[in-house]
Amino acid sequence: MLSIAPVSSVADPTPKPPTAAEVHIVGRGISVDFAHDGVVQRVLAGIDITVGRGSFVSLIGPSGCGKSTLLKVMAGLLTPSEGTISVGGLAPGEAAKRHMIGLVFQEATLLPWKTALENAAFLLTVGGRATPKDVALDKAMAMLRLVKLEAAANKLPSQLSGGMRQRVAIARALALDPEVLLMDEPFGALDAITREEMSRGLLDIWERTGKTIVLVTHSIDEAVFLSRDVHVMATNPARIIETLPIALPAHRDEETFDLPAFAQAESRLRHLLIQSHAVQPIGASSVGSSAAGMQPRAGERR
Ligand SMILES: Nc1ncnc2c1ncn2[C@@H]1O[C@H](COP(=O)(O)OP(=O)(O)OP(=O)(O)O)[C@@H](O)[C@H]1O
Repeated sequence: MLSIAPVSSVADPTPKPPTAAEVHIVGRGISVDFAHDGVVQRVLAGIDITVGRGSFVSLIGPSGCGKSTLLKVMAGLLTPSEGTISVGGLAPGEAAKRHMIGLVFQEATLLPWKTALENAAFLLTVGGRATPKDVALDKAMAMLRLVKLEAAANKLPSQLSGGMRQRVAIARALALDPEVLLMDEPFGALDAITREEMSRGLLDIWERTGKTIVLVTHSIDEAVFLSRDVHVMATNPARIIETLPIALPAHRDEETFDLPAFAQAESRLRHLLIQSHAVQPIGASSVGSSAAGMQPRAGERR
């Protein structure tokens, strides 16, 4: 069994690529319906997904197909209408309560009046399991170091670039020392080069900490470079049409982009994506009716 490195060990200079021997996230037959103006729309249909502990997987598919919805199910923010999901053997809501899940979204959503350090410490200082402030700030500083942002610890979000703000958001999620990091297009708003730098930084963090990472991305390059498996989704309703294992060396760096295997994986993924765009909807997406307005039947938590 792969043990999760404690916060104090993140400075280990020898990266150890994690293995995916143990199952960490298991979803079976996950469907999600949303109700809108009396019509029920099935957004996810019977999704089966398995993510190994310490693995790095991506979800990719047409815009609006349901990638974020699946991530919300994994995060415990949304209860599926049908099917089961567990994270580390627990219901995701329970796993989230126990700080086992960290979330990073496309927008960093930092508190503008708090410094980078205070923002990174924020989640540790709220809720039922609040950490004493000095301990929280120490942990947050260690995470800012990990994302190479310690020099900006005392800056306000308005004094940081988009990439730096996103690094604070990653540090904030990591400060909880979650087992699982769920990331929804975290680099979507950044320029290509910053995006590549952030990707390499994320891989470094993954290698050092052994977290299980699930990434939603629209970028073929990013999915191939970062992932061990890429789940390709089709739309209306969303289902996984293929899981593509990425046959690249465990340790990846700039030179990985030049490998023939990289180009092959990229080409295969591009073809799968074209296929996923062409997949016909399963019948009508409306599977019933409801008197409710725009609300998830599945019981969305915010
Ligand atoms: N709370 C909600 N109520 C009703 N419909 C919703 C809700 N959340 C998402 N949807 C619908 O579910 C579908 C999937 O949305 P989702 O955000 O999961 O897609 P996505 O693949 O992440 O999209 P993108 O790639 O554009 O970010 C869309 O049709 C969206 O309109």
